[in-house]
Amino acid sequence: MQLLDGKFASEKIKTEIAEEAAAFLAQSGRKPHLVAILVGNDGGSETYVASKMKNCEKVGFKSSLFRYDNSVTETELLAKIEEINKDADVDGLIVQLPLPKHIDPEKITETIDYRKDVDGFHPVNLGRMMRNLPCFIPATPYGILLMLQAYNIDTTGKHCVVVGRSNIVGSPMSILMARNANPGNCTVTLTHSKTHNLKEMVLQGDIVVAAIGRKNFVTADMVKSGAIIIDVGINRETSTETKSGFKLYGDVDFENVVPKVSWITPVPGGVGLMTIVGLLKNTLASAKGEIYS
Ligand SMILES: NC(=O)C1=CN([C@@H]2O[C@H](COP(=O)(O)OP(=O)(O)OC[C@H]3O[C@@H](n4cnc5c(N)ncnc54)[C@H](OP(=O)(O)O)[C@@H]3O)[C@@H](O)[C@H]2O)C=CC1
Ligand SMILES: Nc1nc(=O)c2c([nH]1)NC[C@@H]1CN(c3ccc(C(=O)N[C@@H](CCC(=O)O)C(=O)O)cc3)C=[N+]21
Repeated sequence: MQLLDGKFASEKIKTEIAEEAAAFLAQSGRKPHLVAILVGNDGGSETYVASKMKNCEKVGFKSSLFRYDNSVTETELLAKIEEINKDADVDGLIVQLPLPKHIDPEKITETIDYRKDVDGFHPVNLGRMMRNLPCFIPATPYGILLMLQAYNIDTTGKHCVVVGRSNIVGSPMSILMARNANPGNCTVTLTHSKTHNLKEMVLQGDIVVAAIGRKNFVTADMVKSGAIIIDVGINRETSTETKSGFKLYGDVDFENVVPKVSWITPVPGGVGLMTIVGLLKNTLASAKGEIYS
């Protein structure tokens, strides 16, 4: 078994991003600028947004955070998005999910200018991705592709089984792995909670992407010998063992799956770190006008 180490891969790519950001600053007199909107005080969301902001500073980007409490109205949020859309100093805008129930995530997503949608959730970006056109690729699937690339893993011709069909992870991942590109060129099976014989499906995967949101969901008896395992899950449990008071678990029963597989991403230290790199890459590409000029 070999580890797909998110720390190693992300640090290497961040060094490249920092160099490009410095060149962009020298040439344009400004830094790539990412804006995040955070509603409420969910512990996980706080951590991820803080990490996104910290990583922006690390690679020489400007970052701004707008915080609202749970009582914010949809109208207020939409007005803020419109304001940021118009701000020529902003290259990327993300609204951290999940949002409180009284706010429609579809409306939020569609109001973000697709040219600043570095999360890649806007229908224009998803549609362009389907057609293999330049677009912002959703950060987590993008991060997974970057991870496979960093380890020179050839995915061509392999059977990729994705578990979970969310808009932000499973669905875009299935499209990307089926595209005529490398990483890509896979035969893809997309599975979800209504799938019959899930175990038999997952057993066929040369590559398994687990994005369910349940600790230890993918067990050793479900994976083919020598498979490549991408564990997207982040399941937080309170713990007395750690300083932070909680512990993270993936969707894969890591300990028991490890002996059977060729490559596997750990949690923490895997896909999560690559997601941030995906977001930084999209923000830089936006600043440079590489996707939409
Ligand atoms: N590392 C990272 O950067 C990121 C990690 N995550 C983590 O990844 C996990 C998944 O996130 P996300 O995609 O947003 O989750 P969602 O809750 O949106 O989607 C979960 C998917 O899993 C499917 N599912 C649930 N139960 C089963 C089951 N018993 N059998 C088969 N499929 C099932 C659901 O099926 P159905 O559609 O039928 O309901 C759904 O498609 C979470 O732990 C999340 O925290 C998410 C984003 C980024
Ligand atoms: N608009 C939007 N865009 C997102 O990209 C988005 C979102 N909403 N909502 C929630 C999910 C989740 N997500 C993660 C990002 C980083 C880590 C990450 O850095 N994880 C570290 C550890 C973090 C920790 O210690 O808690 C790791 O896995 O090693 C995890 C998860 C982005 N998401």
